[in-house]
Amino acid sequence: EGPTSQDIAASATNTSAVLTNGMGPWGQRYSTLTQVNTATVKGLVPAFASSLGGEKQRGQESQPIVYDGTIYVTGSYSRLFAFDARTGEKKWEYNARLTDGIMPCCDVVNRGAAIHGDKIIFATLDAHLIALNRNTGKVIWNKTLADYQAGYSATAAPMIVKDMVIYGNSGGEFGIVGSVQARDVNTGELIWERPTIEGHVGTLRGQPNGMTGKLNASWQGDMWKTGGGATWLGGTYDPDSNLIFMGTGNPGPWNSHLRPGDNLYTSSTLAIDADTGVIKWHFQTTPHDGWDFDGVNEFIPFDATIGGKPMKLGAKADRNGYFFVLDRTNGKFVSASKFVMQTTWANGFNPKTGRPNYNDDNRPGAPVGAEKGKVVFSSPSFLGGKNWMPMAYSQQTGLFYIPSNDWGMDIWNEPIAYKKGAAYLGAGFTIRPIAEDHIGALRAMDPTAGKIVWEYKNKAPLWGGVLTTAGGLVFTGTPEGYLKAFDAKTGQELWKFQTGSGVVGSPVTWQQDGEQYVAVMSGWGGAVPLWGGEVAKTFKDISQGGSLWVFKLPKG
Ligand SMILES: O=C(O)c1cc(C(=O)O)c2c(n1)C(=O)C(=O)c1cc(C(=O)O)[nH]c1-2
Ligand SMILES: [Ca+2]
Repeated sequence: EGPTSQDIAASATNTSAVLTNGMGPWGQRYSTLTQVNTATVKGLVPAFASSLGGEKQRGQESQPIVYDGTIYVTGSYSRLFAFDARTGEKKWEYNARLTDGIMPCCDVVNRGAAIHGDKIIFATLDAHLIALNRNTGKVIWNKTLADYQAGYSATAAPMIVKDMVIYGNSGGEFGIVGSVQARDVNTGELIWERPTIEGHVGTLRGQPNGMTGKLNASWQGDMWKTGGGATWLGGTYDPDSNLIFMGTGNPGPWNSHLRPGDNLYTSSTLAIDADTGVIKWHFQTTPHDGWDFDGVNEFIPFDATIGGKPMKLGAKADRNGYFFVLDRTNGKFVSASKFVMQTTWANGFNPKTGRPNYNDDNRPGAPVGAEKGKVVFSSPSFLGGKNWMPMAYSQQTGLFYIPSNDWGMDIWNEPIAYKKGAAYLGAGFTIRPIAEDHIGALRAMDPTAGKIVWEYKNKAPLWGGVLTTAGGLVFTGTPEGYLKAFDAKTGQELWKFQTGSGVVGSPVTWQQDGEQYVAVMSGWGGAVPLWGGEVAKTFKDISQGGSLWVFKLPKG
């Protein structure tokens, strides 16, 4: 009983449910529903709001899952809630009751759950993966993903592929080793594990380790042993090619002078065979990352014609400020287009090699003895041209809608040595604005031309996901508390609603009893208030919160 792996693989066109993070395995966040459209959206009103309650109100980055009359959302501090999708009444709540020792880098967030059969599955900040009965909230299985005392944690939504739960890890700021695990959805037992740092072998299914050549050729000495590359955002999946696309995070430590080389496979996109865990191709967006450009960002498959040729493509708006288009069948570079005001660290990408044209002066300098190295001003800031918040792709307009930010940072390097469970940066930073009127900018990107078609500027940094619909709309939230709707073609703001706290969740839409619903989590938090420096000071008055808001058009 409940959705099967086949239902989930086909869920992008299922308008009566939201079965995956990203609204379909490709993660396009596109709905074919049209009842709420450019003409009717001004009438959108709340159907209900449901509170997550308690004192644990921090960043609410969850994307709702909707199935058979129930909305499932995760909350800050590793909680999961089931609400009635018609009334908003709480059906049950699960609280993972974390120990004090957890070490998330960037607020106590969670980005959502995965549904399969009778189960609803989510990961916790102490690096556990837990399957609950979706009707009762009772634990079916509970597995340890990794050792939280070594700095591992978990914030991403799991993904279901062929009766497996695919899950990454968090902890790139603590010298952990990134990896992707595939577990049996019914038992939680490990099927394969693919580490993301060259030199680590993992547990692949019926295969040698999948590495070629010298195991850790892109690292020197023992640095690969604590190399980072966390897969902290989870992935997308292409059922046709059976490839899982995973972004990998920053290398450890941030101080790049301690780890000469490209540091594979950090700050990359990996295509992993879902049956075996073998890496089929990789594309590194920031080789030898020295700015925490942490290229974990989602890779979204789409099909388009380029130069007269129909192509199977994928796109990624990277924290480093470039929007990448790759051939998703083989990882070949197609284009990289700047989507932010400034990229001081590189002047574009070489079309032949797909490597950045580095501006060497913009790499923070090596420490001299115990002294910090040369301070540089780099843009984007380490929080990125775009951070974790997912973009959306409209099959109607052919545009990607990118929640981006324009900001820079002073950054410098310091000496550092690895110590289990301690921050492993060897860098310091202060984030600064670079524009008078905005930090956030929702940008519509034409992926074939590499051009921005429209932009909407927002005073505070944008930190929530995007939804687009065949009603010609784009939805996203703001830290100022609004859920907003824009015309997908022009960027004109058509509707907004104040939710009472900052919106850093990802909106979804579905149809129920003949009516189109839109839902989003409200609750300010995430990395910006913690690490935003000067920028965060200007938004210190935003109230905390923890509510699910659900909207529809009035009846009749
Ligand atoms: O390297 C990592 O393992 C890792 C994990 C996470 C996370 O799990 O949330 C973030 C980051 N890095 C990070 O660099 C970052 O800017 C960030 C922002 C957020 C957030 O939820 O607002 N998480 C994370
Ligand atoms: Ca990171």
